[in-house]
Amino acid sequence: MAMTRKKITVIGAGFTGATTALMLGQKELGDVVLLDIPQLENPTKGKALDILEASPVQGFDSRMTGTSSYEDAAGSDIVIITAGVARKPGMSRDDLVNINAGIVSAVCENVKQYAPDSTVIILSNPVDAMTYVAYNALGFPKNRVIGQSGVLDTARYCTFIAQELNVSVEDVRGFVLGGHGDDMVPLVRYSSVGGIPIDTLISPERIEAIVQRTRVGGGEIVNLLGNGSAYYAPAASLVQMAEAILKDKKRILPVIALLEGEYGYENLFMGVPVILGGNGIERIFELELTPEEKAALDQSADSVRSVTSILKPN
Ligand SMILES: NC(=O)c1ccc[n+]([C@@H]2O[C@H](COP(=O)([O-])OP(=O)(O)OC[C@H]3O[C@@H](n4cnc5c(N)ncnc54)[C@H](O)[C@@H]3O)[C@@H](O)[C@H]2O)c1
Ligand SMILES: O=C(O)C[C@H](O)C(=O)O
Repeated sequence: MAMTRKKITVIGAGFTGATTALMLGQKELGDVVLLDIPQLENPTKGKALDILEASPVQGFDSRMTGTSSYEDAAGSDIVIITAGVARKPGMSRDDLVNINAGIVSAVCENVKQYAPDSTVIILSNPVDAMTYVAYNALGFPKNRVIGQSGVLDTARYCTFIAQELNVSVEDVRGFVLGGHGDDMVPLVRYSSVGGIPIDTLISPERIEAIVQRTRVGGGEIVNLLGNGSAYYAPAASLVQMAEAILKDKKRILPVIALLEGEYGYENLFMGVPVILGGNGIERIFELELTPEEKAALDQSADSVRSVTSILKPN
């Protein structure tokens, strides 16, 4: 029986978009359409062709198309939105809210028209608010509109834990909940290495330092790069989410989901652990939180609400 080839469109062919296209190809998750604005059509075609020409060397058979035409996105199984402006040193992600809201809603009008059955993953910042913008513009069911933050934030957290204990990153488990801002909530109580809770291995002071470094992990990279933000780990995070959906893996990952009562929040897009599979967000897990953890999550939710409220009609 012939297998149907999967199709993934990546909108925004900048640092994160192009890196995501390469990684999607390397994992042979499907054929990739890389799309940017008409003024950048040639560079976008050039990036796609360059990635395609890596495929004989690395031995992957994904097709790569560079374009500025949404017709090429027709029939996509997954659409990944990286279109927008990245912050520079001295800026917060929230400073991008107005400019990126316009870009994300315009992009989503096209996605709605050309890829109405797709599952959409949003990366553009401030990503909790941009997922809300996308949900409104797309009109898709909530299980098919998913924001990326928690996979990346958790990856940073797990990196720092592995470095602290000098153990394999493969044995570290953790969770970061909440908004993708400096008050995100790494859940120490749910973090372990090889099944051993980290608070039995690392001092409270060192744990606090790891938590704090995680919270400002995006800013650490922005300051080092000087002119843009992280893209390797963000791209890897997008690819893990796309793989979970395309292969119906039912991974348990923290992603930005629409909360309708979960954790006591109504009508709020924010990072929570979910089952990610063929139907997108298949279930939201409500973890039991201590009063301190819930207070920290409330503070993060307040930050998300305040940036999102800038966008809400009065
Ligand atoms: N959620 C996260 O964890 C996370 C991680 C990394 C980056 N980001 C965000 O992702 C976004 C992209 O980051 P980047 O480093 O790739 O930036 P970049 O500047 O390298 O690329 C952005 C691309 O979007 C394109 N674009 C702009 N408007 C468009 C439109 N209307 N249609 C199609 N394409 C359009 C630009 O031409 C550019 O090529 C930023 O907002 C950044 O803050 C979020
Ligand atoms: O920090 C940024 O502006 C980009 C991204 O959200 C990140 O966390 O790396």
